[in-house]
Amino acid sequence: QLRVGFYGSTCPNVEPIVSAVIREVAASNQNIAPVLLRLHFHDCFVQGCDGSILIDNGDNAERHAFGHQGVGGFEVIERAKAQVEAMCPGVVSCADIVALAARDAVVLANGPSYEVETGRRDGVISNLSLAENMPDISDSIQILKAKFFDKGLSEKDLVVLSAAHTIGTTACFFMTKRLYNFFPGGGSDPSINPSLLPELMTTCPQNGNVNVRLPIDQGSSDAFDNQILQNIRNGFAVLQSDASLYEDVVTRSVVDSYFGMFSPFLGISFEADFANAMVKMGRINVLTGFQGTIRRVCSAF
Ligand code: HEM
Ligand SMILES: [Ca+2]
Ligand SMILES: [Ca+2]
Repeated sequence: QLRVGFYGSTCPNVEPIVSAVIREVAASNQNIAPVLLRLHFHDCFVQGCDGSILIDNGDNAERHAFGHQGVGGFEVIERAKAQVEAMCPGVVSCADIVALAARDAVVLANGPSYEVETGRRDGVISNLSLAENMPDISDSIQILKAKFFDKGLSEKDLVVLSAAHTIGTTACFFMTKRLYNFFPGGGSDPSINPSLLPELMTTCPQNGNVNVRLPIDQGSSDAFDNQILQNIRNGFAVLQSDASLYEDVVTRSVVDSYFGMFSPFLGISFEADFANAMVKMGRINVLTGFQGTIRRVCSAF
């Protein structure tokens, strides 16, 4: 079973070691926090939180799947793993390092800290086709809900975890359909606020460079805050999947719950809910006990 402090006696310094590596990398790479947070999500949603996305064994490796487009941070995990191995060889799983790194990333962006359960084991399968069911930006809200339900996550988890988009950037690659080809005949998504649309079109012109990046949380992409939820309410969502959270009565009411007149008095806090949802996501289909293995190098079985 997963538990906080699983390595308490076998590798007591694992958490400070991982945190130190993340901080060191962050000193020269400002984008690393969102990248590491996203990596944990993409690991957990395919074959569970088992480090499957880290395997790099050829063209058919899971990490090359279309649904993992833009995912990174592999070198950072490998670097942390090498330092952990030097201290406690063969003890700590790569899957746990990914989970710890995601928490450290949230903290770096001034988000909530939370205790990470550990004890995950590393998976022994990596296959491109297994990532076919990753949530996609053009999925309808019904499909997004179904994909989260399938992992034991609720509508509230869908909203709160999507709000991880409070930090980070997207490539124009993910914007072109929403901006220029939303309808069969072309055109842009009418749910985009008219005062945001020109700016998005300028950054991501039609037939322009799809690798150009733009902030996902307009005006607050470096800070871990609830601005992303405010933006979703106001038609300032950048990603189509975020915008669609406001189309469904249930997910819309979750978004709105953070802005109700009495929300502060009811103790409704996005930060606290996010921390809880991350713990929940970190439990998806985990391997424990004698299942799976502990890899020596995260990219290889
Ligand atoms: C609901 C389904 C989701 C969809 C369709 C989705 C889609 C995307 C897309 C298309 C990007 C831009 C990637 C790029 O261009 O590099 C992105 C970025 C990001 N996503 Fe999600 N996402 C979803 C849920 C989540 C969840 C649950 C988390 C974490 C808990 C997350 C964390 C992030 C972060 C932090 C970034 C910024 C990455 C960076 O700056 O490099 N996303 N997401
Ligand atoms: Ca996985
Ligand atoms: Ca933000």
